[in-house]
Amino acid sequence: MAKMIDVSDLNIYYGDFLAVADVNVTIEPRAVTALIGPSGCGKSTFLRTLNRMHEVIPGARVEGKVVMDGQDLYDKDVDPVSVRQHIGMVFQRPNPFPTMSIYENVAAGVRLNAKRMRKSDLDDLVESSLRGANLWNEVKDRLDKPGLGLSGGQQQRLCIARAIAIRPSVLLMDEPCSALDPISTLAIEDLIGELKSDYTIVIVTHNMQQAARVSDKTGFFNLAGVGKPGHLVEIDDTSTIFSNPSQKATEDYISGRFG
Ligand SMILES: Nc1ncnc2c1ncn2[C@@H]1O[C@H](COP(=O)(O)OP(=O)(O)OP(=O)(O)O)[C@@H](O)[C@H]1O
Repeated sequence: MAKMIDVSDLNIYYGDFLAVADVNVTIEPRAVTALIGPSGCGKSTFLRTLNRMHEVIPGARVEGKVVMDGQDLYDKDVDPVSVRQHIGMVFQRPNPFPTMSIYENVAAGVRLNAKRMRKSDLDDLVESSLRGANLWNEVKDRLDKPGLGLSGGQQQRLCIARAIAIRPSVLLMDEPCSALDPISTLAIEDLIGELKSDYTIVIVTHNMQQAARVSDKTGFFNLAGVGKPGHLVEIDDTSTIFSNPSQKATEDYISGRFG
């Protein structure tokens, strides 16, 4: 299920503005890759190029390749909607569909993809997705209640359940804990640790302790100056990045000397 992603010579633009330049990286399957770096260096922008969410912004475009399973996701005959089915995303703020019940939130992705399913199969899928997101026990008696009635941490796990219900290969997470309290953050971090046996996970985080706790690989993005494009300085095993990075800029950042 989990897939490797190969990015080569990727330049990412907003109109004429080159926001991120020349990214070359291989994202390993069944592992958590954390992206860290100072504000504005393009972590979120890069993340959104991996499932073609970047181009929903008018004028936004990329040059280069993002290859999964031998297929360049930017080939002209590739449908971006199907890319997003294979590469799911969880955002900074939990965003359950406001008018839907807990059950309907999890089922929504399958319904949007117009897959017809027997009710009993859908029930099983909702249950397994909620179990996968470590939320089942907390919500199994109130599946018909609004998703918005859950706590922030539960809502974020509901969004993870919604994302995994469509059986993606890759999960992208853009600061998934930044709106959560420490207990909910720990719950999500534990969940990330469990999910990585089935998924390729890429997480943007501002929290370096979190990157150190949850990830196998860490990539450091930086910015040469205001108005300059962000770039990937280095990516390596998380333990190496935090103990013995090869670039001085990385060492300065992780030791808090800037950023
Ligand atoms: N919708 C947009 N239109 C134009 N420029 C944008 C847009 N979104 C981001 N940018 C620019 O792209 C660059 C990278 O921004 P991005 O949000 O990806 O950085 P980041 O590293 O994720 O920052 P942060 O850690 O603060 O979230 C910045 O210069 C930002 O101003």
